[in-house]
Parts: sequence; C-alpha cells; structure tokens
Amino acid sequence: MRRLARDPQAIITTTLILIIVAAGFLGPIFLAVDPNQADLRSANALPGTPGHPLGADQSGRDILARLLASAQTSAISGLIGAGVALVVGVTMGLIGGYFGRRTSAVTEWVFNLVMTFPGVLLLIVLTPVTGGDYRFTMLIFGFMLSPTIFRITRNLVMGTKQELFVDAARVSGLSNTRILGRHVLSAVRGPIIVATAFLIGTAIATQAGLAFLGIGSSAVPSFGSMVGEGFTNLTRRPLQFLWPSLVLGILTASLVLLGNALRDALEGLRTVPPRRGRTESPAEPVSMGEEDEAPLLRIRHLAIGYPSTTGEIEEVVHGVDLDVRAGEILGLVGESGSGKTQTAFAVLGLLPPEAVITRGSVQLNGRELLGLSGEELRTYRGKTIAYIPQEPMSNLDPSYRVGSQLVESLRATSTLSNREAKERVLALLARVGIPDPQRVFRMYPFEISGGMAQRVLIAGAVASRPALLIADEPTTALDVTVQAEILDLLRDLQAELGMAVLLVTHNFGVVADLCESMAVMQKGRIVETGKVRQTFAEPQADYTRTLLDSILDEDTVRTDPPVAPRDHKEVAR
Ligand SMILES: Nc1ncnc2c1ncn2[C@@H]1O[C@H](COP(=O)(O)OP(=O)(O)OP(=O)(O)O)[C@@H](O)[C@H]1O
Repeated sequence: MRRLARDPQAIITTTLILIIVAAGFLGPIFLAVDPNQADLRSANALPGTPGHPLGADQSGRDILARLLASAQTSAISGLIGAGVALVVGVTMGLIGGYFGRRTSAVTEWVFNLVMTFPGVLLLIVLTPVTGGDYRFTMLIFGFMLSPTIFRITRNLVMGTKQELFVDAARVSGLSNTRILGRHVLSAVRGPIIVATAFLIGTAIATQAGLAFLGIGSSAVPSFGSMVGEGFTNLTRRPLQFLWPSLVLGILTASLVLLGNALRDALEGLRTVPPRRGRTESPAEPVSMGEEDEAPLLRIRHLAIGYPSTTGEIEEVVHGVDLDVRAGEILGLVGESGSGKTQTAFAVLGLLPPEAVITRGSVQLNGRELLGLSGEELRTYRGKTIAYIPQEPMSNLDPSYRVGSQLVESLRATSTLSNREAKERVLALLARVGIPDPQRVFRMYPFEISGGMAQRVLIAGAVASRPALLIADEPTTALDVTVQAEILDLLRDLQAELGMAVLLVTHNFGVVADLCESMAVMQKGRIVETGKVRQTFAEPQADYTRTLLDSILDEDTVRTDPPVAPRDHKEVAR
C-alpha cells in the first residue's frame, strides 16, 4: 500500500476509477433525472441546453443521466464478472494446485473445457436464457473468465506448496484448509490482485460490447448502447458518441494501468525462499512382530524408495532400525545423501508424493504412524512430534509477522484463546533468549537474523511441549558463534522439558556436544549405534572410524557430557 501511495500512476488511476464509480452510484440520486425518459422536443439538444448540461440524444434522453447510469451498469458488470471469476478460479486453483495429481488433473480438464467455450458468441446465444439481464450475462461471463484465475492460482500454489514454510505449517499441526487459506493464499494473492484489475476491465468492456451490438435489455443504460447510438448520429452530433467513448475509455484504461501499477508495487515485495520438494505421502502400514522395551520412537526395517526412469522402485533407505527413548537425545549422523533426512521425514510424514515406503514400521508410543491419514497425522505433528528445520528463514512465511505465525500454530494444537496464546508465545520468545520479545513478536521474518529465526522456530516447536523433537541440521545454516548458542539452547530446553530429540546432523562435533546416543548412517543403512562416548572412544564400524577421523581433522569438538552444561572442555583435535 505504501508503494502504491507513492506511485502517481496508481494514484491517478485509482482516483479516476473512484470518481466514475462514485458518480455512477451517487450521481443518479442527486440528479434525479430518469435516464430512459424520452422527450422528442429535446431530441439532439446541444450541451448547455436547460435541463440537459451535456445535451440530449436522438430520443431526447438526457446524456448526463445516461452516462451516470451507464457508469453504474459498468461498475456492477465489473464486480459480478470479476467476482465470479475470482471465487470460482481461486477456489478451484487452490484445490487443483494443493491436492494430489488426480484432483489437479480433473480440475484442469474442467477448466480446459470451459476455455473452449466461444466467449461472447455463447453469451449472445444464451440471451433467451439470461432474458437480456446484463447481471445474469456477467455471471456467466465470470465463469468464462475463471480459467485465467484458476491457472494463475494453481501454478502459484503448486510452487508455493513446495516452500519450506508450508512444510513447517503442516508439521506444526495446521489443517490443509488453514494452510491454504492463510499461508498459500497469502503467497499467491499478489498476482491475483493484479489479474483482478484486468478482469474488471474485461468484464466492463464485454458488457459494453454486447450492449453496442444491441444484446440485452434496452432499458438498461450502458456505455455500449450509448456509443452505438452516438455512432449512428456521428456526423450530426459527434459529442453524443464522444462522451460515452471517453468515459468508457478512461475507465477501462485506468483499470489496466492500475493493474500495471499494482504489479510494479507487488513485485519484489515478497522474498521467495528456496524450494525443497517435500510433501505428504501416506504409506502402507506394516505390522512388526518383534517386541522391545518400549522406546518412544521405534523404527523397524524402514525402507524408502523412488521410482527410477525404468519404473522400478530404487531404494535409498534400506531397512533402518532405530529407537529413540523418551528424554534421550539421539544424533543421527552420516555423510550427505546417506538417508538421514529421508528417515526423519518418514517419521514426520513429509516425504515427497513420489516416495514409496516399501516396508517397515514407524511407531510412536506404540502407535503405528505409517499409513495414517493426513488428519490422523495432524493429531501428532505439532503436539507430540515437533520439528526444527535446517533453514530457519525459509520456514517462516515471509508475509506474516513472527508473532502471529507462532500464535496460529499454538492455537491449532491447543485450546488456548488468542490472548493466552499470545502471552505464551511472548514467554516462549523470552525463554529462547530473544532480547525484546514484544518487538520481535511484531516483526516480519526478513527483519530478524537467521539465528533469531531459528530461536523463533525452536520456540514454536517446543510450545506444545512435544515428546519428540526432530531437528534436521538445526545449526548448519547459521554462523559458528550462533551455532553454539542454539545448541546450548536446545540442550537446556531438552533438559527442562524432558523431551526426546532426534538430531539429524553430519557434524560429529554437534553429536559430541549434545547427544547421549548416536546412530551412524551410510548409504541408506544404519552401520553403528551406541552411546556417544563409547562410540567416539571405540568406533566399531570402519565407516564410523573414517568419518570420525575426517571430521576431527577439520573441527574442534566440544565434548562436555550431555545435559551437564557449563563445564565445557575444549578438546582440539
Ligand atoms: N525426491 C527424490 N527422488 C529420488 N531420490 C531422492 C529424493 N530425495 C532424496 N533422494 C535420495 O535419497 C538419498 C538420501 O537423501 P537424504 O536427503 O535423506 O540424505 P541426507 O543424509 O539427509 O543428506 P543431506 O545431509 O545432504 O541432507 C539420496 O541419495 C538422495 O539422492
């Protein structure tokens, strides 16, 4: 809005549109002249004739009164046409873009069909159905315009749903309707607002075009019919043609120019975070026979694959077994591509749609998670399982203030009122070490640093006191000093809340610093599990030894015992 207020093009065009629309609705009240009242004595009266400031047409109808009534007809046409196109196009675009491939294909097919309708011709053919009522005609025209909006929305949604902040919203337990209505719609609203200005212009021009052709009720004054009548009288009274052409021209041109100004104002307003294609994918439940002393999270024989070009499923995770006990911090380590994130995302139900869980089981508190519906998963995510991502910035929706995002997630997973949730969030922000919580609460994500964004996400993750926190490389995107602070914060919060943490990392330093147990992954398999101190002292697998050697060569490892802060020994190489 601020950018628009500084743009002369936007100011001038908005003013012109408002003047014409206001004149259309208020003018007839003040003028109190029937635009359809013919008076042959005033036929072709010149401008300035008493009672006819802009003259009268061939039938002696007052031109000013007809112009004002036509402005009203245009405004209503624009609103109905664009309104229907928006409601239908945006709703179906959100559905077609957000939900699975089948929904997308069906909606695409329907809108492709609508696009084949021969627009204006169909409206003419349908005149007996519409009874010449321009409002009904515009309603149908709105449907015909909706494919444009559908396509814009669907394409934008398809891109936006890959954004990490949509994953983050899903993980925080928000429903699809909530995510669509708030996070996705807000991300796609810019181009839709721009398109709306053009749609209104198109609807107005089409209504005028139809009236020019004499389609529709002659009792409804319209710029189109005025232009048509003025045209037949062009040589004798050119002003009768000029007035409606001028106002219609100004109105439609203003709408197009306003659309351009809106586009300029909205461009660059939103920083687009990097994409990562991960979405929900239910999998077949697999029941396991073995029994164990019940860990909080119990993964058995988990195998994940992707269809190859030949159509066969190529496994990337080959039968992972992993236990995370209540209150334990377990480090899942391994080089890049070893399958750590795939394993963690399988627990969160965030694997991409093309991923196939070929076998295995993921149980939380004895309840099988694989195969749960989206709705059922939501009862866990954000409450029992929370998630801290690798790139904090990309996991916050750039369109909303930090505080409102945290309040929204908290309210989705609790019964707190808005005020209570706000108080809780402020307390949490203070707890995670944010110096001025009130101020940060009101800030947008782009106004805070990466470290602060990670603190914000940690605050959001622990807000519902989860039993299990999955942290995927939570410090990788941060600079070294901030990394240490975030690790300390995680350690303190874990001790305070007694939650279990599955910490995905490739950094043995982080494992040494924070974890009690560790599991080492290589090429989609767990090659070693054990207590951190013991594994560091006597690694069993050659791969662990190699990794330890290579990493210790590069890094300084803080080897303070887990959950026993403040006596950090720095052990260099
Ligand atoms: N959408 C996908 N399609 C096909 N293969 C994939 C897909 N996503 C991941 N993979 C493969 O799965 C394997 C494991 O990836 P994953 O992201 O779990 O590794 P990682 O250990 O977490 O590595 P990093 O630390 O780099 O994130 C990799 O070989 C990767 O190429």
